Amino acid sequence: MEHNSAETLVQVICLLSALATICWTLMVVPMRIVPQTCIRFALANGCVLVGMYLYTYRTDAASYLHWLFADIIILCGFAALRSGTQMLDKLPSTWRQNTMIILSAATLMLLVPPQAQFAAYLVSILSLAAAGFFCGLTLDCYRAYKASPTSFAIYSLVIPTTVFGMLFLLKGIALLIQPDLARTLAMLNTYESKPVLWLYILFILGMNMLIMANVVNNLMTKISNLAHIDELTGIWNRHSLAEKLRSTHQHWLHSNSVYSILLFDLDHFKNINDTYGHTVGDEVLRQTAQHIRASIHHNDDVFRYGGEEFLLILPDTNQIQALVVAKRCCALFNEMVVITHQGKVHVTASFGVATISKHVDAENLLSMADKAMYQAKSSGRNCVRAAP
Ligand SMILES: Nc1nc2c(ncn2[C@@H]2O[C@H](COP(=O)(O)OP(=O)(O)OP(=O)(O)O)[C@@H](O)[C@H]2O)c(=O)[nH]1
Repeated sequence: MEHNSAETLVQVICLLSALATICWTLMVVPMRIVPQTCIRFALANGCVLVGMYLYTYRTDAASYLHWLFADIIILCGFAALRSGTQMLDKLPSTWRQNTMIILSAATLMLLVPPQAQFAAYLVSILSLAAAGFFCGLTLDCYRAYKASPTSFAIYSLVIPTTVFGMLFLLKGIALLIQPDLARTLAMLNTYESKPVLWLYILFILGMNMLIMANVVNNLMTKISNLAHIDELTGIWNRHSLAEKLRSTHQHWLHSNSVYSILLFDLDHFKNINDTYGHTVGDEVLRQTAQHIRASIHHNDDVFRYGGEEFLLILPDTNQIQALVVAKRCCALFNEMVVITHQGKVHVTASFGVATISKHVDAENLLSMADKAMYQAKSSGRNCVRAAP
């Protein structure tokens, strides 16, 4: 190392990557928090640590270990970072693209001897490959954000990945055009390289913090889903029904915009369980929920109310409109065939509709819909009845 302060900064980078590797590893064992994802983030930091450590041993002599291997291991770290993010945000893996970037970089690096004399060229290849990873990461985060627009954590990653992608790109191009910049941009042991080293420190700190925010956000969503989503059918559960009904009722009180609820119960469901078994019964419930969810308006919500009972909340919907929805759903059951491992199963349902009006509270509305639904049952099932 030529200058002590540059050496200290490289040591800080190594220390930060080591700490981050330990933290992410602790998330895998013993905490087991999204382990497949966290192991990739641990690997990403570990690779940066090894790469940076090898950089510190660079001398004027040619060394494949301290140049080529160190650079490739850092690129593998970026690939692991991208793969972890894709896994966390449930995006398709781009391992082929990642492998292509690494192999192309390695091939280009092999064209010159691995030594300081060719630092501008070697670091330029490394930077352009890194830019490829960060541009890909930006696209991944943007896609994840589009799929879940309320997730601020994902969006917050788009900005730093874009910035780092651009910086790596500019560095790569600058070194190709102006090899004289190597002392500042490519050699990490010179006084002139200090700003670049500070940027690396910011990069490691910033990326780890934002990814941690993303993981925490992901966990919070999972916990919230466990509390609000019915495990069997994947639709809202009764707990979230209470919350949604309360907020819809408040909206009605403030805006006077009427809402309706639609309660339906599968007909003779016990026969399905008795004939085909509970597994088929569960499959019927699952597919029923999916069909109904796919057929309703985006403003409406469907909840599992009880065993084979479901409830729809229809905001801004009067009784006439609610009856139309109920009849459409009833017809959907008549057309619907549930395909199970025991063969095709046909199921119908009985519907009760209730619409909010003055002097009716949310509790009363539920019992009105319940009564209307039982009227539908006693009228022969597979039909719709509205509360008066
Ligand atoms: N497979 C399965 N069955 C369930 C679940 N929850 C409730 N059930 C069954 O649903 C059946 C409901 O039966 P009943 O209340 O007699 O009603 P039904 O047979 O649908 O008859 P009607 O409602 O009068 O048309 C029972 O056999 C419950 O065991 C579930 O999560 N999975």
